[in-house]
Amino acid sequence: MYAIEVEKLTKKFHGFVAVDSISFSIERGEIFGLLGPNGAGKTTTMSMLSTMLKPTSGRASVNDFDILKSEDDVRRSIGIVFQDQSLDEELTAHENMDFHGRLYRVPKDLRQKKITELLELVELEDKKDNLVKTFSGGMRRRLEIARGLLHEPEVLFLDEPTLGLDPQTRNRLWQYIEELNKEKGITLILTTHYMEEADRLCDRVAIIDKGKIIAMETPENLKKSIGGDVITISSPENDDLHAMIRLQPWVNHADLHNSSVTINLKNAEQHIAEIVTLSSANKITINNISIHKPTLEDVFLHYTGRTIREEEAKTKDRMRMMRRMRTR
Ligand SMILES: Nc1ncnc2c1ncn2[C@@H]1O[C@H](COP(=O)(O)OP(=O)(O)OP(=O)(O)O)[C@@H](O)[C@H]1O
Repeated sequence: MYAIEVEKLTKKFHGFVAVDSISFSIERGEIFGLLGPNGAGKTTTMSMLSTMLKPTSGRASVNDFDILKSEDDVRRSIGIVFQDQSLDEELTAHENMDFHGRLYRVPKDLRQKKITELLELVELEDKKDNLVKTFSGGMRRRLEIARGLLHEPEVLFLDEPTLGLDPQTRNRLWQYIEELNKEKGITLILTTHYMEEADRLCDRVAIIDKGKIIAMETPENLKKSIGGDVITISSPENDDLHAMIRLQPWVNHADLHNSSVTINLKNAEQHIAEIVTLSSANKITINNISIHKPTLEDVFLHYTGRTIREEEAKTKDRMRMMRRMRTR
């Protein structure tokens, strides 16, 4: 039985197609990731599935409830942790939890028990009487996740759960997410533009670009699908380098993007010396050269010819952090 079923779901904003006829199903207990660059349509998809936004066309069900016909049932059966935090700054962690529990009519006894259990899970029990405005970004995210679980949802939606967090806090949050999934069997659907996050957490990943799903598989199979090794070279003469490399018979695929050339090939080690010799003979300077096994970034590049714009992501992180600082 599926936790989520989506069929040709589409969202247009004044004629602009933000989500373009996507279809997928998520098994109960699965961690499913929507991976893509900014503006790919991830949040719009999550907003439709959580009934915050009406689709233009297509259909979807969550926990067997139709998102258009049974909005209230869908909402009761899901937890949501979205990008822009919605905690009340002037309340304590406990008060924020309690307020949410009342909203969802969780009976008092159960509510107190669950609040303690969940605050312990996210290691905030000793901070329960502190005002949220004194919390760090990581603490807020953990509290939001605990709050999203208070009414015991079967499916939890996490929109960019670790955006703007430092690597250590991000790692800890990944552990919470994994524990939640294993211990409580909760189905998780998350969006991210962090490759590492999708790779580490997700049972399956849908790579989404310009509103369309361009690949959907386990991270392992996605990486296997492009096969071989990847060599990345940066050079001031990238165009010439790309033109030269792509003609070599041992090259499966070569992409020119931003400041580097990425080559997909078999047995990369055997061709490094040849690349250096060829470059030198053609007066092409090599600033940097590296070999690695394919990552999800390479998968995205393979299917779209572009990288997921990490720089853009970083800019967005900074904007969010600034906004968060302003609202404190
Ligand atoms: N309310 C809206 N009105 C008009 N356009 C919108 C609206 N919401 C989203 N869009 C556009 O739809 C596209 C998809 O946006 P969406 O937020 O779903 O992307 P995303 O993949 O979640 O990226 P991000 O990480 O930046 O949120 C973008 O081009 C965005 O500008």
